[in-house]
Amino acid sequence: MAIIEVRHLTKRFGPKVVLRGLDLSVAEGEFVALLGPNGAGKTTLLRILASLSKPTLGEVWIAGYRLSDQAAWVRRRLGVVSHQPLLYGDLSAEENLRFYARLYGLKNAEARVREILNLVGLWARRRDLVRTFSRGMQQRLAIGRAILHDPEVLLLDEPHTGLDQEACDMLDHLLRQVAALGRTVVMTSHDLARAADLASRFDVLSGGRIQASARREDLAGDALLTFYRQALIPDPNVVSERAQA
Ligand SMILES: Nc1ncnc2c1ncn2[C@@H]1O[C@H](COP(=O)(O)OP(=O)(O)OP(=O)(O)O)[C@@H](O)[C@H]1O
Repeated sequence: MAIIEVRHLTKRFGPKVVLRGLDLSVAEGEFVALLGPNGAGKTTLLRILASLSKPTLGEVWIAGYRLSDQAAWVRRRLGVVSHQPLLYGDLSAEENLRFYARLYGLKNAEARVREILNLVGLWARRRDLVRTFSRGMQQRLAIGRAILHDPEVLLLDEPHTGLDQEACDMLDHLLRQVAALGRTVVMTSHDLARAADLASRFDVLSGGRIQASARREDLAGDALLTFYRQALIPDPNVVSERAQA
């Protein structure tokens, strides 16, 4: 079985259907860029995978565990980076990681904290308070926090938002290192150029389903933009709202 398996996932918010019987299968070690227009449901899908939101219908398996009745097992296999970095500004980088290491009950906590600080390029700033960090440094530390317990899957919701060019480049370097460690990554993105540089696979979410999926090797040159545009379908919510008007 794939490391992430999603079958017939539906998510409604009141009358609004955001995900409509979505199927998704991600193999171990893939780096999936989840693309789609604003409001397509990318964050909703990621939140369901992260067990932060419950599906209306459908099932999700992660690393062989079923989310609906084995959520605690699923959480141990996941790292999640959302819009909130989940860091304490009044603690140093090192103290933040130690705190999470205790929360995860890691045995080799000190060695792991050291390893992560080096990986995310913050060893020299380890004793500085997180509130003095730039947004890019905070984002790298947030990723360090998310992978501290060595999860098999890393979920990232628009990790480049609000970062300048240099911070984006440093983030990409870190994400490539994480991927090179064999981790499976699912990242939502609006930035096709960045996604094209990083991901091994591109999935387009539109109309509540994955409309198209392509591997990096199948898209030559600037073919990603054409692939993306062709995969979009009109938002069924907007269509039905117009029909009612
Ligand atoms: N808790 C909620 N209650 C009601 N509606 C919601 C809720 N969460 C999301 N939605 C709606 O679901 C739809 C999908 O939202 P979502 O944030 O998943 O889209 P997205 O693809 O991540 O968009 P963006 O690219 O703008 O971040 C939107 O119309 C949004 O308003």
